[in-house]
Amino acid sequence: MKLVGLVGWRGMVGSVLMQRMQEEGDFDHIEPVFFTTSNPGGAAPKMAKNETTLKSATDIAELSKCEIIISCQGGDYTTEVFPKLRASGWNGYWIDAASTLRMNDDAVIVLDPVNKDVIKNAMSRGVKNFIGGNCTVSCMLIGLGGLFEQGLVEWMTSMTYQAASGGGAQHMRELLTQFGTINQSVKPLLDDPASAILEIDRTVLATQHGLSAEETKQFGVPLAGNLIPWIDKDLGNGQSKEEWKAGAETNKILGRGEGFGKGDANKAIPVDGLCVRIGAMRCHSQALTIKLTRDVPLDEISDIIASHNQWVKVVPNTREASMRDLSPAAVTGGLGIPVGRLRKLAMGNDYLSAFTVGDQLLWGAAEPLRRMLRIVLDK
Ligand SMILES: NC(=O)C1=CN([C@@H]2O[C@H](COP(=O)(O)OP(=O)(O)OC[C@H]3O[C@@H](n4cnc5c(N)ncnc54)[C@H](OP(=O)(O)O)[C@@H]3O)[C@@H](O)[C@H]2O)C=CC1
Ligand SMILES: N[C@@H](CC(=O)OP(=O)(O)O)C(=O)O
Repeated sequence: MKLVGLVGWRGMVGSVLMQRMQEEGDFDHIEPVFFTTSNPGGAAPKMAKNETTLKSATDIAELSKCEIIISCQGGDYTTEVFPKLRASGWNGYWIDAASTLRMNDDAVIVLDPVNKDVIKNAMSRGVKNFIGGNCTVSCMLIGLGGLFEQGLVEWMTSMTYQAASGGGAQHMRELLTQFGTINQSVKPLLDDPASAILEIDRTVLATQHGLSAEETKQFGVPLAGNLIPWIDKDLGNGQSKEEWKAGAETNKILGRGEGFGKGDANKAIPVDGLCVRIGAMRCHSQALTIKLTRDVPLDEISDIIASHNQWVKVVPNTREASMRDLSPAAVTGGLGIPVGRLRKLAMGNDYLSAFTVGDQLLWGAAEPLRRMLRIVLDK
């Protein structure tokens, strides 16, 4: 059995990965070695077989023994350890959730229901670095992969509604703390049916403005009862890094664009929009406007989207179905990616709207890595 190093297994993404690996019986096919940055020598989790103590995640010699390493430890860890590991001559498979290596020429962004051919071609060329994509991009492509596959997307805008979990566990806690503080501030008024709603509203606003530095440490501003129209770094050209990833990563996953293919059929598809943080827990949602390359009837579009993979589900464009099936609360914890609000827009029959929701810790982070492990094991 192949020795597989697991780094970052107890973090938020790593825990979801461990859960999925257990559900799918992946541990039956590997000899796991658990690494840690904080507790070398400690007890490995129950999935351990022969190696029952935690190894240091910065011990290049220990890491080098593994044929495959999966890291959910974060970008700083990858930046520090990966170059040293490769410089030591290690030639194993590196599978990583962090964005650090994604756009490198010797790395492939993995999302096998969408780009299995890109992955397989790269493996046959000897590529060994396989990186999970940005959560918003991965969830969007599982939902709309059929339209891209059929060459129906001329360009697309994505307006996102991204959950707190995208920032990490501390961000989720902070959101809930803020909700709690706000609720407490108006509890007596809420308990009194005769209280004035504008008084409640004023108190909520004052509480939001008065949140302590500790209560806004992660987001910098209130998120509860609010939104933040900027995610990730400022690229200095008016675009956030999260927005840049939409175009750059979508095209790299599809194997399109400069450096990835030649000729018109492979030219990059413009994908751009605004990324917004909202007070959801762990599902990213996005409203999409798609300029189709041709006018295709809506029923055909639904069929193309629905038949692309087993996880996408087209939600009828009705009020009832949209409210029931097309929300973070409906989707959290599952691998299903609903796509709804499909309709032709007033701009013309080649303009399509869509709304999709995905669990950003499953398809957005852990699942593509887990599936990549199986692809390597099955090769
Ligand atoms: N959050 C997200 O939505 C996404 C994250 N990613 C990437 O995944 C990587 C990891 O993200 P995420 O899982 O959110 O990070 P976490 O902060 O949850 O975990 C990272 C590491 O922190 C250490 N740690 C310290 N204290 C604790 C604690 N109390 N509980 C658990 N772990 C703790 C662990 O390392 P140790 O055991 O060595 O101490 C753990 O592996 C990042 O690179 C991120 O870019 C990718 C896609 C989405
Ligand atoms: N930036 C994403 C989460 C994330 O980790 O993205 P990436 O893997 O591209 O750094 C968010 O905040 O929602």
